[in-house]
Amino acid sequence: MNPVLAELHDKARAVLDPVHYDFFAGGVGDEVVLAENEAAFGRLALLPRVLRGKEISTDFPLMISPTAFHRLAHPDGELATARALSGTTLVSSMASTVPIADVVAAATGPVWFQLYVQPDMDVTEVLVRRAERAGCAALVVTVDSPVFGRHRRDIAHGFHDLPAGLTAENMRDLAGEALRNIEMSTAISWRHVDRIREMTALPLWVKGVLHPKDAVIALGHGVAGIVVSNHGGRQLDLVPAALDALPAVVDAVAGRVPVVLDGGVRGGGDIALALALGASAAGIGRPVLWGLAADGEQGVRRVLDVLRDEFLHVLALCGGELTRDMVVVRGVAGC
Ligand SMILES: Cc1cc2nc3c(=O)[nH]c(=O)nc-3n(C[C@H](O)[C@H](O)[C@H](O)COP(=O)(O)O)c2cc1C
Ligand SMILES: O=C(O)C(=O)c1ccccc1
Repeated sequence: MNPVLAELHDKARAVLDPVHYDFFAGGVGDEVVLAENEAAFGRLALLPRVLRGKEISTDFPLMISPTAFHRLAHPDGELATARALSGTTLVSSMASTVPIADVVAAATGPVWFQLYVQPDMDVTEVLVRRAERAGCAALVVTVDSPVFGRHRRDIAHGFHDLPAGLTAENMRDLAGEALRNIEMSTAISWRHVDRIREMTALPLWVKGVLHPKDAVIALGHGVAGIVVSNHGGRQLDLVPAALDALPAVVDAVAGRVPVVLDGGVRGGGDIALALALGASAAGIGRPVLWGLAADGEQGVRRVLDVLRDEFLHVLALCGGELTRDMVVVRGVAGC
């Protein structure tokens, strides 16, 4: 792990209420997948190309994955995150503790809106309109959550509600109710994705695809992109590391839409490995929460700066290109 990220994580752990720290840090079940997401990067190595003699692009292929409840990490919450972007895309969670319009107004980079399809499609439509009106540039429908994950740390602490004074602000005044709970439902299907696509011109991504067949189905429903993700090890504790699921999805998609990878990205080298395996960009969840808890807007900015700097350095060392033939399994001779 990048040492600055490790330092910010340590500081976050020290300053956060242990209940809130565990909400952010924890995974589902035995937390096998939580650990695997990070470990998967350590099993791979890169074979750099040499003497390529070209300018290195300065594009930074990183986005901030949606995470709930930033005001549990810092009083400024999502406003601090949004102010720190300086060009990086923020996928703002439907479960933000600041209304999406205020997130976009504070943002120094593009903001996309993540949502869980609500079984009452009138509620879903109001959320889509809020995202449009706020100025979000895309919608990201999270598809890996037909039910809530069972997070043992939260259960042990009895943590299931936001403390007094904090609210999932986007859930206010929806279809006749002052405040709604976010619902998850096993009844959600591709038909709901179609409905959303019909109701808005915003590009529609799906997040939480692991099976290559689902990636192909998603293409048939007109998605603009796919996030390969296991929700940071917070949904099904039987799935592979997100990185290990990436190549098959990339092959199935065959360049038709961008594929983003999140889960376990903890350094610039991890971003490089994801790109070499065919991702267009990587996403980070927890590192942003650690930066936010440790030092608010400044902490998030440090996370983004250190990852940008490290990624561009790795890219230069690799000759400015990252392709799958450059990835080998560590500890195995290629013969
Ligand atoms: C505390 C926490 C809250 C999250 N909330 C959401 C959410 O509201 N919507 C969503 O699609 N994913 C959510 N995720 C999953 C992240 O978008 C992302 O997939 C994951 O954090 C990536 O793994 P990483 O934390 O190892 O970088 C959450 C993750 C965490 C850790
Ligand atoms: O904790 C999560 O992973 C998550 O996705 C979520 C969703 C809704 C409310 C709070 C958290």
